[in-house]
Formats: sequence, C-alpha cells, structure tokens
Amino acid sequence: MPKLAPELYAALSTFAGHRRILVALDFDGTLSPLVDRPEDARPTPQAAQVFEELSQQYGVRTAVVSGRNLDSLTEVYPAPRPENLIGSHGAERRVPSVSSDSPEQPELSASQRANLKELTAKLSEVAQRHEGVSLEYKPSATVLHVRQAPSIEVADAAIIEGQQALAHLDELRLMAGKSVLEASVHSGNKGQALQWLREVLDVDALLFIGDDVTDEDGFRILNREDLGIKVGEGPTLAAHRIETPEMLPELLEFLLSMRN
Ligand SMILES: O=P(O)(O)OC[C@H]1O[C@H](O[C@H]2O[C@H](CO)[C@@H](O)[C@H](O)[C@H]2O)[C@H](O)[C@@H](O)[C@@H]1O
Repeated sequence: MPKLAPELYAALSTFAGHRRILVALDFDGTLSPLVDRPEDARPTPQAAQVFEELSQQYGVRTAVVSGRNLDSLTEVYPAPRPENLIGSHGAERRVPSVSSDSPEQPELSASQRANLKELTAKLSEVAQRHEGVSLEYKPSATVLHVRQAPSIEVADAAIIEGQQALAHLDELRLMAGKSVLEASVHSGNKGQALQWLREVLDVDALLFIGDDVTDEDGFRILNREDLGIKVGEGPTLAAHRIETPEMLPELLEFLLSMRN
C-alpha cells in the first residue's frame, strides 16, 4: 500500500490546526471503491469508522458531498454516517442544523419537469440499443451508465449517442463522469454546495476529497486555508493527491490523530 506523500502529511497538520473544520468527502471512487453496479457500492469499512470518529471531535463537522441522489446515497452508506449530506451534485441538501423548513431538494419548474421527461426518454432509447448500458434515475437528472458494456467501443458509442440525442435540448447540464453521462435539469454543482456548507456550518477551513470530473467544481472554490485532495489519476485543481480510495483510512486517521 503506497504511503501518503510527505507534503500531504504537512498540509494535513496545518489544516488540522484550524479551530473549526469541515471534512467533506465524495462517495463513489473516494469513500467507496468504484464497482460495476451503483447499488453494490459501499464505503470502505475502515474509512467509514474513522470518518465517524472524526465527526465526534470537538470543532469537526463532516459531510458527504455526492453526485448520487440522497435516497441512493443512504441506501449504499448505512448508518452511522455523517449527518450532513449533499446529493445530486448539490441539488439535494440534508443538513439538520439548518432550518427544517428549507426543502431537501428544490421543486422543479414545469419546464424542468418536461425537460427531465424528454431527456430520460432519449437516454432510454440509447440504453435499449446497447448491451450492458443502463439508466439511473434522480429527482433532477438521469444517468446513462456504460461500465458494464461488453467493450470500450460499445461504451463510447453509447456516450456519444447520448450526447447527440440531447444536443437539441436547452436548459440542460451534461456531465461526463467515470463511465457515465449524466443529464441534469439542475444547474447546481459541488462547489456551490461546499460554499453553502462553509457558511451554514460556520467553519474556518474545509477539506474536500474527490475523484471525478464533477469534484473539480469543489476544488475550484477552495481558499488558501482549505485543502483539496484528488483520488487517482487525471488533471485536477486539487493541490494534493492520493492514488486510491484504499489510502483514505490512513489519511483520515492521521487527521484524527492531529485533532486529538
Ligand atoms: O459524486 P459521487 O458520490 O462520486 O457520485 C458520482 C456518481 O457515482 C456513481 O457512479 C459511479 O460509481 C458507480 C459505482 O461504483 C460506478 O458503477 C459508475 O461507473 C461511476 O460513475 C453514481 O451511480 C452516479 O449517480 C453518481 O453521479
């Protein structure tokens, strides 16, 4: 198992020195290794345990900031889990300390509902044409999954056909992820959600760890006192990197030891 880079230990020590901190983690590819079927994903047990211990520390707030919708996230992440949950890339927000009369998810307008229905029908046609390609449904988005396609050619063809099928639709956010094409009628992103969490949880610094393209929205809003860590390869705005989700427990344990 590769060790954390020396400069990452140093950055974590500095970060841990802030009075009130938020530790925000992405789910798929970060807390959980990537798997073929979204419903089979689970957090690495050791990472989940240390994350829970961190949440008990004075001055530490924890959150999961996921592209999944909240129902799906809570199905694959059994309790105990952080009380603060962001789903659908920021469109759904469950933060108990914030007034309960604020909705977990904004109601869609009539035109958003119509768009969601149309884009779902288009993606459904694409999925039906290709073996191993399936759909995942969210309150404000539909996701085309190609990880189980029999070949890279089939996977690529399905993604390209999905993009072409939706090209004529307005007010749509298309997000490319790992073996997915997500079409959303909501414009929010993880960066906006993290900024909001920073304010409502009143923290001095935040740590965000993520692996996918949509996590770059989160890294983009980080300030000098914050810390961004990318999991795996690929271009990133994060200042630090770990190679795999399996390195997350050691990282969280070090942070926990610094807070103790
Ligand atoms: O922001 P995240 O919590 O990382 O969610 C991003 C997407 O994750 C899920 O898809 C990814 O993980 C699946 C299970 O490991 C994998 O099969 C798929 O190929 C990955 O893209 C989830 O299904 C999506 O809804 C999330 O948007």
